[in-house]
Amino acid sequence: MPVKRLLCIANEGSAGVRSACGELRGWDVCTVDSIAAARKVLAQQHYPVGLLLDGDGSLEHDDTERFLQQHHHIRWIGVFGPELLDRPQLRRAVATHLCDFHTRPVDTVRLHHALGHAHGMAMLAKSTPPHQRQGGGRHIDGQSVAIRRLRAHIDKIAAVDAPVLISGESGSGKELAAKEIHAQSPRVAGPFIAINCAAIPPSLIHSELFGYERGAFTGAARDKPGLIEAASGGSIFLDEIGDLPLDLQASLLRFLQERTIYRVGGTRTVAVDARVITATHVDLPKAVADGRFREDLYYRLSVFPIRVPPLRERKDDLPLLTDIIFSKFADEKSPQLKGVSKQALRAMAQHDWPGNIRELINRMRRAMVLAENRLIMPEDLELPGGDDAIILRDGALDNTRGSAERTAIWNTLARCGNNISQAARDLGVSRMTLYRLMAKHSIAP
Ligand SMILES: Nc1ncnc2c1ncn2[C@@H]1O[C@H](COP(=O)(O)OP(=O)(O)OP(=O)(O)O)[C@@H](O)[C@H]1O
Repeated sequence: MPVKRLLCIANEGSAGVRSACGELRGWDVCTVDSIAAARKVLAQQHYPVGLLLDGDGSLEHDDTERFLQQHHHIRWIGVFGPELLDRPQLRRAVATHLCDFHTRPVDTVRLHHALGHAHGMAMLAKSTPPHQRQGGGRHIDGQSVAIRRLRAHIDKIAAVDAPVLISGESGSGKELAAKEIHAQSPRVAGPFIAINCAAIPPSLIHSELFGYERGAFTGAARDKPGLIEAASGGSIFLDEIGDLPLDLQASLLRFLQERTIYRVGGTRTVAVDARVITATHVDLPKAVADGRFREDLYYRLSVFPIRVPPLRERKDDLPLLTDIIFSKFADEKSPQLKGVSKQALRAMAQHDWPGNIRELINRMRRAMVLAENRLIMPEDLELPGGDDAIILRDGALDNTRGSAERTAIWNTLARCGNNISQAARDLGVSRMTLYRLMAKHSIAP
């Protein structure tokens, strides 16, 4: 029979409560005497069930409530003196965070039954087949060999509580892969917090990630936990990790080593139990060689490196993904549109998809709104013909030139995430020229 693990928090005044609980036979119990000690234990080890023995009403303290909020994936059961339940804040905390509570004198049979039940429910949630958890769906669609391999890889590493580094081109599905890792992991009931390191100004990123203490800077009127703390009990996804400033790389490394953080302006450490998943579309070993990324952090983060393949390496999935996108955005399409033509599917198979799935979604959505026939044609997707031979007719050279120009602009915009300055630079034209060409080809900014 597997060992049932229980974390018991027994505060100073709880000796009477503790003795009233009887012997917990069949349980592997870890007993700590404070919330701070419990935080340390949980930073190292997962417990499915928690028992709070409260002799003096410490559950009323804000720190305890915050702790229970952060560790909501644990099934908590409380034991109190009956007089404590007259206190409104404690009643609220019990109702919000506990799955059961008992008052003295304790009915030990009932308490042991409740603990066993809580453990059973926790195991049930954990052993539910991964694809049936969280709304029943997997995040990553596709049946190609590359995607099946990726999913099998994710299933294996999801169960292990170590950092993961996801690499892949822009728009290939790195964030989706991170969500899938979280969804398949024992942390599924905890939060999944995603943050794009490149999108937050360097002046804010420290306090966003690590939080701050009251008075840390002008305007810091009260303590604020950061995103890493908010991910406690779950996973934090740091996208574009290559853009993390060097001083924060040091703080992140400290967190990975010690499982504790310092808030900005804080002098005490805060223990945090969050799995770190990172992603990058840049070559991190090169960033390490150039001195832009700490080598020690790179090795810490890449315990499990995984690569999301670009769409061009899994073109077998195009018909399925196209179907999924067609159904998903069906509300936006014109009523006469019934599907995607064979020519369009052929054209898609010939395209290289530099913007990956994001580009596919953008092209499909646009085609679904603008197509004038019953089926989406290659030109609706702004893709060249999809035929093997190009038949030259009157004015064909002009048409071909125009079509190539339109495709180049479209591809570049997709690759640059619609950043006009970047796209103009890549195409070797001025921003004004790019705007003019976009107007000529009816490409919306
Ligand atoms: N296999 C897939 N099945 C269905 N949708 C997908 C798949 N892969 C990616 N997507 C969708 O494509 C879009 C881009 O995916 P995502 O944001 O995960 O890419 P990314 O690699 O993190 O991009 P970036 O590098 O720009 O952050 C999202 O809308 C996502 O839902």
